[in-house]
Amino acid sequence: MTAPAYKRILLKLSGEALMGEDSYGINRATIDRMVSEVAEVVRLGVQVAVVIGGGNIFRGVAPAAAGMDRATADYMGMLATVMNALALQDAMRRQGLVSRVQSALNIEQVAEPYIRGKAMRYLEEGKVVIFGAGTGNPFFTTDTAAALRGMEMNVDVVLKATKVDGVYTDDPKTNPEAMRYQRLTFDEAIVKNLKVMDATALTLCRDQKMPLCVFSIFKEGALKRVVMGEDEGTLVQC
Ligand SMILES: Nc1ncnc2c1ncn2[C@@H]1O[C@H](COP(=O)(O)OP(=O)(O)O)[C@@H](O)[C@H]1O
Ligand SMILES: O=c1ccn([C@@H]2O[C@H](COP(=O)(O)OP(=O)(O)O)[C@@H](O)[C@H]2O)c(=O)[nH]1
Repeated sequence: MTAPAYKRILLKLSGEALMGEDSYGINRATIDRMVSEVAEVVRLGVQVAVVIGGGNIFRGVAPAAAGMDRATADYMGMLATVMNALALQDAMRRQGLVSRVQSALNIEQVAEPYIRGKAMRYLEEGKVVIFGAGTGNPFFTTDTAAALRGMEMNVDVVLKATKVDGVYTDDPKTNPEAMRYQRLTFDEAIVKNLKVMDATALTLCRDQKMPLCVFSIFKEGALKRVVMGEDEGTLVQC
């Protein structure tokens, strides 16, 4: 059997993807399916860190937050990601995966604080580390948290699991003619404003030469194929 292409990965799971077919919140079947995909790559011996979004519950820039102070709304969004982190940890527990949640905001009764060394240790022990509360700062996104934590954890690649199966020439939801890129450079993604990840996250990955793979969370077995280095999604590199 061939070895995985990556030893340590940072997986960004979109909060919105957790909704599945629902219009809000966490869909049990969807979260269970995502966890079984993660379990598959953990069984391959890959060390997995996860950054989870919060868009299924609250987003600082959503209409529900209209008129609110932006920073306050963003803190609410970060708390939403902590809820998702706990739900994800519980779903992992049900499937026999050992994980730890670390939060960028101090809520010590709920989750341990983010401590880099401890997180690294957990990864070495084969535990999945779930990072909640994004970067801990308003005006950022969980995509940026994924780039940041990915670099701190010295991962081999940041994987963005999202609703589309890669980066397209245009938004595939609104333009049916859009074509998927197999590979792309960060500069192309930024200059062409391809919007699959925010510019802060893309720039951070580019500056630190951290490869990024965008793939669909809804495609069965996609995570494993990405980890095995097969042609899946879009690989963005320098
Ligand atoms: N060039 C593009 N290629 C792929 N997706 C794009 C592009 N431009 C816009 N999108 C949209 O970006 C969305 C994924 O980004 P985002 O909303 O940040 O997802 P997430 O909630 O997973 O963080 C997709 O649903 C897609 O419709
Ligand atoms: O470092 C961060 C990460 C997230 N957020 C807030 O948390 C919300 C949920 O995160 P995100 O939109 O990235 O989740 P996803 O799109 O993955 O569901 C965002 O809208 C922001 O309001 C923030 O303020 N700082």
